[in-house]
Amino acid sequence: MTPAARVQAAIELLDMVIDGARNQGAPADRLIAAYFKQRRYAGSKDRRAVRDLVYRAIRYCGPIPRTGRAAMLALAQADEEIAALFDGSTHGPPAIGKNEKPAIAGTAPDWLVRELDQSGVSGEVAAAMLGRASLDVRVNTLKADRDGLDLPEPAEKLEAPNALRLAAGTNVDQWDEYRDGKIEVQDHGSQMACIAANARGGETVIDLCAGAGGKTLSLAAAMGNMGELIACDTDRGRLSKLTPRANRAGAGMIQTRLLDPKSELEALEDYAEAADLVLVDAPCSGTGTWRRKPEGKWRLTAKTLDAYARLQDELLEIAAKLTKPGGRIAFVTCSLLDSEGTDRIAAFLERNEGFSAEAPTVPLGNPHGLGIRLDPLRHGTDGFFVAIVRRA
Ligand SMILES: C[S@@+](CC[C@H](N)C(=O)[O-])C[C@H]1O[C@@H](n2cnc3c(N)ncnc32)[C@H](O)[C@@H]1O
Repeated sequence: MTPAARVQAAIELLDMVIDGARNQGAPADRLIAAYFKQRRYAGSKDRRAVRDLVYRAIRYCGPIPRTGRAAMLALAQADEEIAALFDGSTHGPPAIGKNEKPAIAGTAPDWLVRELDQSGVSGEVAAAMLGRASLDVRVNTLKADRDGLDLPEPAEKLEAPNALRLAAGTNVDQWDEYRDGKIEVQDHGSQMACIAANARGGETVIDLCAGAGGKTLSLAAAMGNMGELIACDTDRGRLSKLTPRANRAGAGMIQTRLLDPKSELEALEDYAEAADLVLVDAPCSGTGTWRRKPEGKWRLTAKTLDAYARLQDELLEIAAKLTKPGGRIAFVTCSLLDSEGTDRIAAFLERNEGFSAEAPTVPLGNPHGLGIRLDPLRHGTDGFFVAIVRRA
């Protein structure tokens, strides 16, 4: 593909990404994969270049652009080399018209910028939400230790005791250490959230929103595979991915339980007021993960954000009923919005007098409201809010 043809391909893909964002269609990475599946003539360099252009344009534009061309024109305004590729060549984009309007640059749509601002996220901190994510792994202490591990590529030791950072794009899933369950891919911020939860061997722990088990595996390692660890989710597909991961990690203690939305407690009746720890890694807007999925800023609506807050309240209420006297709830969202963070804990404490917030003990993170917050700029992690509430 010529450089101009790559720009045109990126424009076509951006049209699909915009449509997907407006209509809750497929995410950008899936659209890009499908696009190239039908265009076998594109080589790996072409794919990489087009992908890079698409993500640069998504990161660059604040409000959702009218078209893919408008998004790319915005990028062209800031980059002469891209502007020069609007040359009208056979497979390239038509030349830029005099009255053509580029999309508007910025972090996110205006309403979301205001929400972030009200949550204390602006300027450099907000901009860093759209930076590039690192590749972090957690050394699985059930099978290895960080100091004794000899990985094929150099790795930086991070503050979390089992965390290592590798060059972005490293194919760790091809490594023996990964196949043998000695390392798991887990963002440093997610590892911090698990440290804050402070699961200990012999405890009864419920991971209420376990998904495919990223944090469950971390809890199992912290517990030394001793005690009870029940991983729950309402999504059968996600939860079914946990068992093979747990087998690889040697985390035999993990039990899984599929829940029905709205009758979660029925499936957990035998654990009423029995848990030392309930982890609520709640569904959220994912504003903290825009480094990985920048088009998330275009997919979110005020209505969806409100629905997440209601679901987070419901999940905290369920967790309260599972927590034993003296036990604790760890509430985690990968969001930097207070409406999915400290506000939810404040509302929970209003409804539940028998609980009080505790400062999470972690080597990284800034106190924020009733918990701590991690962000890409100050901590080099995905954005997270983490709070601990203890039952009297
Ligand atoms: C943030 S994700 C969990 C990520 C996971 N803990 C990890 O570390 O990889 C939130 C999960 O909550 C699940 N979920 C949504 N509604 C739920 C409900 N009512 N009860 C339990 N889980 C629910 C979703 O299916 C999703 O897997």
